Amino acid sequence: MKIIAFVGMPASGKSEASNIARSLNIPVVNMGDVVREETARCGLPPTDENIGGTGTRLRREEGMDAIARRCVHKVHLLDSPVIVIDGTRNIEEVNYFKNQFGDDFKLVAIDASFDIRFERVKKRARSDDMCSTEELKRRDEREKGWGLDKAIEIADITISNTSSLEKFHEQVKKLLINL
Ligand SMILES: Nc1ncnc2c1ncn2[C@@H]1O[C@H](COP(=O)(O)OP(=O)(O)OP(=O)(O)O)[C@@H](O)[C@H]1O
Repeated sequence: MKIIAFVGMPASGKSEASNIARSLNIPVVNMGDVVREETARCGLPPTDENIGGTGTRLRREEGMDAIARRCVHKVHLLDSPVIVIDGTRNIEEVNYFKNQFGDDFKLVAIDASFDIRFERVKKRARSDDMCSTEELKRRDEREKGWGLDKAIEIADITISNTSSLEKFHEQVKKLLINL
């Protein structure tokens, strides 16, 4: 079983990469879903505040790899030669996955410049999206504060997502098929 986790700065293309995996029938374990399920288990409505608060509480009470541990449990329930984990944000999570899966775990960084990411954010217009370069900088800094840049640094493979969406799909498909 091969486990792939995508990491990258905000709007670098991680969700896009996970969707490509889904289109190839590769199961995707979403770390955000794990937090949403935990929020529901505590009987809390799924508001942004409750989901964010649950994630913070889990990491505070159980350690920075709290969500990674729940993901590994889900991975073991799946029967597939390749599984993607979506939403890794810190080095402790990466280290936990490396310990659990050894050489079967591959960390894939998706790289795109600040300006390219900002252009894509403007087009994406998701409800939590940043409207100015200052906001994207703040989001970048917040995620770096969680250790995202250190996780990116130790990736096994880096994919550059700086040209067309078609080219990116091609690169990700090639990587997933080769694994
Ligand atoms: N090569 C590309 N060309 C054009 N648009 C792209 C390309 N790659 C990604 N996009 C678009 O850019 C936006 C950001 O990508 P995506 O949502 O996958 O980023 P993400 O890394 O998951 O972001 P976040 O960390 O903020 O959730 C999306 O609307 C996506 O469709």
